[in-house]
Amino acid sequence: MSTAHPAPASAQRIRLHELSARRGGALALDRVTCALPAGAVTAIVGGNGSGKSTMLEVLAGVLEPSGGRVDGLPASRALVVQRSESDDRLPLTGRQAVAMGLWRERGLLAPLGADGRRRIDAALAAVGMEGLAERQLPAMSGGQRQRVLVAQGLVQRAPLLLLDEPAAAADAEGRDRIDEALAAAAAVGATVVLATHDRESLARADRAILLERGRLVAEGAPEEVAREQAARAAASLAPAARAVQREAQRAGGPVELRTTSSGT
Ligand SMILES: Nc1ncnc2c1ncn2[C@@H]1O[C@H](COP(=O)(O)OP(=O)(O)OP(=O)(O)O)[C@@H](O)[C@H]1O
Repeated sequence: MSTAHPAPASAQRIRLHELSARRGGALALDRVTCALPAGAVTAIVGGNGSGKSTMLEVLAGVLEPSGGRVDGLPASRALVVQRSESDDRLPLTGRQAVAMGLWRERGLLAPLGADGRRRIDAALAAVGMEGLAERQLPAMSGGQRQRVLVAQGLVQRAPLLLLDEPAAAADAEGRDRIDEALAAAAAVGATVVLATHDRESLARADRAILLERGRLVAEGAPEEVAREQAARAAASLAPAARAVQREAQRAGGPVELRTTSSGT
């Protein structure tokens, strides 16, 4: 995107300074400091309960931070929640669900107009759901509903797009479509931040941050962050592996770990 007076790079970053947040009385995000560049996809990775959703919710403004601050947050932000957090039984078509993404911008009762319809069509097509636009959500598979949720986020064209495990229920093709759509949103200037457990999605991101028990423990290129995550996982498993080994020695022989197949 070219402008006559491009903003300095520093102004195009959202910056978190010592950001903390509590959940159920406990610290779920612990003094996180990092930058989220515009025009890029940033992946947040980390184990279950490491604080990924908490960070997204603070950035979306649905959870109050308990400390620190965020600079450069745009007023308009789109949050795509985990599918488990959304109501799958709503009697809405895919198109109607995506149209809900325009409510905040246009109001509940305003007619969509040709531009609104074009945006909805484009968002549905971006996630490969144009063929199921008129199907009701309860009649869709989990992965299809997931894609509709992502389309609802995309249609908003918000400068900050936050997604919580957007490909969790999607098949490989769905995940690829979602990743491509997120890259396209970043290519036109959005700051895209997604929490993910998916290694492919991590590899395709422009950069990544790794959370552990609410703290930022690595930040950088996706492959570096993936290596750090693997190293930390191996280190945390090592004591358990040594305990198994010790147990085997006490029992007087090697322990053979077997996997069982169904029906045997
Ligand atoms: N509603 C809640 N009430 C109390 N504690 C919560 C609540 N939601 C999350 N937590 C706790 O906050 C911490 C961070 O949770 P969060 O959902 O941010 O993790 P996450 O990294 O997104 O995990 P996952 O990969 O499982 O989605 C965890 O210790 C979790 O148990």
